[in-house]
Amino acid sequence: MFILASQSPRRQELLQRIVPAFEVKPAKIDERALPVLPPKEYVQQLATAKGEALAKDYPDATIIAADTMVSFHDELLGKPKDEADARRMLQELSGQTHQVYTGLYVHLGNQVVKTAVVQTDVLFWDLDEAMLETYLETDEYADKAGAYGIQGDGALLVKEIHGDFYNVMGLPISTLYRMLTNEI
Ligand SMILES: Cc1cn([C@H]2C[C@H](O)[C@@H](COP(=O)(O)OP(=O)(O)OP(=O)(O)O)O2)c(=O)[nH]c1=O
Repeated sequence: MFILASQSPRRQELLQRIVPAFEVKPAKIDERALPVLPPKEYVQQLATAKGEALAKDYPDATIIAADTMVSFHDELLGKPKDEADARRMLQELSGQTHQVYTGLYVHLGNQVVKTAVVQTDVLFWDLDEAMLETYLETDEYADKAGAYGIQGDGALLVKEIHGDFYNVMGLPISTLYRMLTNEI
């Protein structure tokens, strides 16, 4: 049995491209209970916490968990608290390159676990006030790390990326595929 330990509709959409059938069981963890670490370690810690929360109850299942964070000058940008927080984040990211990290945790059953962190560098256009306000009106920012969704209207903010596009969406499926087929 495959389990996706995520409530993210984007992760469900992306996983369907490589795993035809799976169950969705969001992991209930208190992210605030975990120490803040440097970005790569932090997303790995969160993905692992989500996956382990499910592995206890489903020891024989293949469990997939992930966590995505935006990092800018080593500041972690998670989901914005509100519109003002989203505006602050996007103003910070305007005209600059930031990193998007997704931590992966794969429990292959019988305590066999694989982990990985995938990084994508994203360069934003210079965002003028009109562009910012237009984007914020979409409310797309609300459940997205870094207050933007590259797969949606957020595409208009992005000038260049270097790395996996799907990693920015929240599930680097080319890496995950190779973890599941034992290529890595
Ligand atoms: C940067 C970026 C993030 N995101 C999303 C991916 C994740 O769903 C979300 C980061 O929050 P996460 O805490 O990684 O995930 P989640 O809370 O959505 O779901 P779960 O913890 O149950 O797995 O931001 C996009 O959809 N597009 C983007 O461009």
